[in-house]
Amino acid sequence: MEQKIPFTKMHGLGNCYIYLDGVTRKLSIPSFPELSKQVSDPYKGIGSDGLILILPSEQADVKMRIFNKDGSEAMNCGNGLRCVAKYAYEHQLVDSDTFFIETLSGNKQARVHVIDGNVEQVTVDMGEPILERGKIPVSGGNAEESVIREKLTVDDVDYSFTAVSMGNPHALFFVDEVDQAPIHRLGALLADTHPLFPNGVNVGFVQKRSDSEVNYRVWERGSGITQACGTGACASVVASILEERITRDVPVTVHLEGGDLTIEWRSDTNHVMMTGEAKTICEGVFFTNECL
Ligand SMILES: N[C@@H](CCC[C@H](N)C(=O)O)C(=O)O
Repeated sequence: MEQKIPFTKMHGLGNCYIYLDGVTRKLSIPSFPELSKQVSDPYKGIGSDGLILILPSEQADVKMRIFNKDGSEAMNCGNGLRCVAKYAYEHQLVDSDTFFIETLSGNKQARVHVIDGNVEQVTVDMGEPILERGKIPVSGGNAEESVIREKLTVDDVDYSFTAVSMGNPHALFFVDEVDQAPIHRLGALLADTHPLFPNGVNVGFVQKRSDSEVNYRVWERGSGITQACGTGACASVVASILEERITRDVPVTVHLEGGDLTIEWRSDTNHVMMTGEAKTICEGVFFTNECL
């Protein structure tokens, strides 16, 4: 049966999602994975990297659920968290500039930076990175050890990667120049079906520019190449520190295709802090396909 669903389209550095407000209205949708595929389609839908639900929470102020373009559900989304924070604050779903957002990977504290009544920047405490092989997960090896500079050979070419989970899994490859990185080759091969990554992986390429700056490009699990990935930006800084390319406790500017994020992995808390923009693109009503 066709439904008419009010939506807001938002982006963080060009990583755009269709946001549904399930706090102020009830969402009676039989399949969110199917809806995510429909809205993400740029020709028969709206066009996006996926679907994000803003829901009531029993343990935090609001709850976020994120579905990739292919309908798969992810445990976390950095750009999504900043946009949910902006939406929640501007629609008075919360009554303070600092509040908690529940995700499938735990509660994250968000703080909105308000200028002239608008939320221009958002800082999110992304929590501790997960570094144990078995928890990321990466198959083989010792499940309790970290995965740093691990060798991987693809079609007779040797690569090395470091793996980090920010609630969702990331493999980081360091390159001299991100624009020359084998993003299509390794992204398509590793992201969704490679046996080394039983839950799939977000495939990132990192180029060090200075002691406080990196370039980062990503092929996301479930969505392909996107202009930015917040959890990936966090993982790129953690991996840079694990590989001893940059030092800890320095705010690092991560240059993504769609703009910049500031990321800091703090040694006092072991938490990763992310600061960056969140933008509203448009609002509207989506007419679902009948198969939903
Ligand atoms: N773009 C997101 C991450 C979205 C989920 C990811 N594709 C996954 O499947 O883990 C971000 O900003 O973090």
